[in-house]
Amino acid sequence: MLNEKNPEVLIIMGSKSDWETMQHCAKTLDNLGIAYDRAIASAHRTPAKAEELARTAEGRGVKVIIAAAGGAAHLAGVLASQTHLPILGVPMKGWALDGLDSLLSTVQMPRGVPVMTFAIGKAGAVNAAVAALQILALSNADRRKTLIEFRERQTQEVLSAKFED
Ligand SMILES: Nc1c(C(=O)O)ncn1[C@@H]1O[C@H](COP(=O)(O)O)[C@@H](O)[C@H]1O
Repeated sequence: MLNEKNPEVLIIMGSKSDWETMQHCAKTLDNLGIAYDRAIASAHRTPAKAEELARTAEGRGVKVIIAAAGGAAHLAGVLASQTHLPILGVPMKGWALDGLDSLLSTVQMPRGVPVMTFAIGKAGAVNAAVAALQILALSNADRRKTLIEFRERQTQEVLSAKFED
């Protein structure tokens, strides 16, 4: 749920236009019962705000930052340079190269400053939320239960899928 005061996860998007994709991340966090906050900040357009969000996140109790950007997607890497929290990068499909540009500029970090990078677009947005749960589950038994139940539900959904015709 959106919780600006006590978020465990912070979703940072390079632009409001990324929300169309990242709402799927937020919905997944909702379904998993994880409190999150969201913000728009750009390494290019609002570098001071991006830096401030990254620097203050840990002090606010945030444990995982999910960064979404498209095109010259430098946001996740710049955030990673400013915090010790894990950064999960979601490349946006963008407008020109089907998101390959976003993927490469998110994933190709220099050694020592990782960005854990996900699939382009909606699948990556959802998986970043599930990965955030996996990180939280390492130190929390309730989260681990939620994770196992989520995976079990998913398995049952696939096993019980039927064709309409
Ligand atoms: N890649 C970045 C960064 C950044 O990396 O800091 N800031 C904005 N953007 C991206 O530009 C795209 C187009 O943005 P607009 O729709 O606002 O023109 C978005 O996908 C955004 O993430």
